[in-house]
Amino acid sequence: MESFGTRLHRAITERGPLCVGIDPHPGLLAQWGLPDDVEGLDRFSRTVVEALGDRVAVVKPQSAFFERFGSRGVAILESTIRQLRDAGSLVLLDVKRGDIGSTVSAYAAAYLDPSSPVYVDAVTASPFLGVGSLAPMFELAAEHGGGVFVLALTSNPEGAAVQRAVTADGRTVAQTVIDEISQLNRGASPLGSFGLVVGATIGDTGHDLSGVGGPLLAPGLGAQGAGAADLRTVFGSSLASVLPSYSREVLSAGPDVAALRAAAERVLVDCRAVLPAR
Ligand SMILES: O=c1ccn([C@@H]2O[C@H](COP(=O)(O)O)[C@@H](O)[C@H]2O)c(=O)[nH]1
Repeated sequence: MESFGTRLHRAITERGPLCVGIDPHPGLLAQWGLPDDVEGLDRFSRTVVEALGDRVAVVKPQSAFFERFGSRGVAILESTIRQLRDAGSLVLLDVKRGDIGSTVSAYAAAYLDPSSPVYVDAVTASPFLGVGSLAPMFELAAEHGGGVFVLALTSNPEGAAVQRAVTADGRTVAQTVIDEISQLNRGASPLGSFGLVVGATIGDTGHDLSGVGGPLLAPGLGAQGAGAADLRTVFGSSLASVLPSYSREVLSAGPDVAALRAAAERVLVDCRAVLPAR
């Protein structure tokens, strides 16, 4: 079975280095002329799939916006995941899970076991209970060709106080996460299956990302204020591993399908101008 890293590398080569989020904010639903209910959620998600599912490398549904409608919202998330898979994009579910290991096993079964209704290509995970507590996710991902993106240096200003705190051995908390994920990717080629989330908003923090060997998901572009040029400052010599991620910047061009495609194309051109050719 092909690893997630191999599949992601191919998707980026064929479609370009871009992840677009499906974040149906109430304000976006209103802007698109849709009701703030499950019907609006369904129409919003179907439109994004129609516009981008056959051309963007990775689509990242934000689970929170589906969960807020309860079981009917989760049913739409399931259907959106199926539609994205049929359209050919990789699905990264932004769900930021983390817990003690025995519970992480259940999260792993939910998202990374192909028999689950919410099975996806990759998930985001929180290392606050220790990177080691996420081992069941890493194991199931490796078994079934899935991926896990672990939060390291997030795009929000509040993250720094925790993530840049210095541990007993002198490394920051974030650097310990970076180093543990680097170990997991050792020997993987062309790309490891275990990624990190590093916000495009954070500037030059001095963290060493050079040995990660996996994808570096970069949210914070567009609506949160970072631009493609900021990727140079944040990622330096690790730019070749960056997967830029945009949600509102692209979604606010909808509901017109052609306009959504043009917005995705525009941000992809911006990113290609900064990232090395892949
Ligand atoms: O550090 C992080 C981690 C995750 N996110 C998520 O990405 C999108 C960003 O949406 P925009 O509309 O492009 O701002 C959203 O789903 C966040 O939950 C992040 O922003 N920063």
